[in-house]
Amino acid sequence: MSPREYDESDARVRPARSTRPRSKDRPSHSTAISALVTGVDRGRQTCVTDEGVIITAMRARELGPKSVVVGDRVSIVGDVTGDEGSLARIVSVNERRNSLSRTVDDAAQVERTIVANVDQLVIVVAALNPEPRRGLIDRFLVSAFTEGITPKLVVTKTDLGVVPEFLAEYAKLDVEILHTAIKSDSREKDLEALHQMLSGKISVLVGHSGVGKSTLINALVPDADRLTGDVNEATGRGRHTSSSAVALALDTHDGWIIDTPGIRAFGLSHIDVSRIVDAFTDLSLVAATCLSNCSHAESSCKLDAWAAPNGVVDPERAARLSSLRSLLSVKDQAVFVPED
Ligand SMILES: Nc1nc2c(ncn2[C@@H]2O[C@H](COP(=O)(O)OP(=O)(O)OP(=O)(O)O)[C@@H](O)[C@H]2O)c(=O)[nH]1
Ligand SMILES: [Zn+2]
Repeated sequence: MSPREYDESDARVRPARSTRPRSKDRPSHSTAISALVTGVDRGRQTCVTDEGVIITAMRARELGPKSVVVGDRVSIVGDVTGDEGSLARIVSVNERRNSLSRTVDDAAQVERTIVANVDQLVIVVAALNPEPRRGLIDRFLVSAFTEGITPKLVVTKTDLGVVPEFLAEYAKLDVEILHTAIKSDSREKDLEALHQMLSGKISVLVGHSGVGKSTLINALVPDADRLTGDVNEATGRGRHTSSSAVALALDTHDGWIIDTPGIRAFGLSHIDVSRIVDAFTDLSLVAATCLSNCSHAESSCKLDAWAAPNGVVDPERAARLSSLRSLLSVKDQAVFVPED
């Protein structure tokens, strides 16, 4: 294309109504610094540089309608001192390697991205009170596998009762499962195991209200001060009313946990079966030999032959396949239930 040819950037230049410089004449921001967005609240982004400087920034006009969410890597210019009252500008947002969204309306037509660039989706369920539900876990797993995010399962309150057997089946999908009882003698040991799971990673924690997510976060990030059911009863203070995500640095400074209050499931505008199968090398190799439109639930599916080589059922493979099919049968459209 010749440089004189009309292109999209010409189309974006506004009519010359003011003396504002045209977008292509703006400085190139060669002095911009890179930072991680850790919080978004009423038009202000909290950003942390690689050196640990905390900067409050607003979106620069040139970003246009592009959203900025927790987990985004951004370039910022202006007052980047991080001094009290200072305000910098976000001039660009790096391409996201993955993202999680929530549905905005009941018809689940509109999705809003709430977090980006995460390594792990940590699904928190309680052994008891509230009882874990397969449907919710499956939905979270589908979100994770679809986005190429590694899912993990943390079972809390194991001091209260026996862990339901079905949870162990998720190991068949290579999901690491950790049992914890932070309110018991095993606290120290459990926290160490959690640290190991979270170290060096950006992890999003999700779970139904009351599973003990805030208790976990407060134990991992001592100054996090997340409201727990305990505090609530003691002080009469309300629960979190905000549903915006926030990233908290682990006390060991080698990872981030992102709390997503008010989010019980992520949006799935549609379930991409192939992306889920692709998360498992062995299964995707077999699935590649299926008919091109195979839903992997039909009788001609090659995965059945794989699970029963020469007609003899391989219990390990059969269990893995059945777990996979359970995910593939999760209905399109996620539920988003705001917490009260
Ligand atoms: N016995 C026992 N109780 C726990 C454990 N972890 C958390 N709890 C209790 O469970 C209740 C709920 O814990 P929270 O941390 O507030 O739960 P949450 O998931 O953050 O709930 P929301 O704030 O509603 O999202 C509190 O009374 C905690 O003390 C545990 O390992 N064992
Ligand atoms: Zn198939």
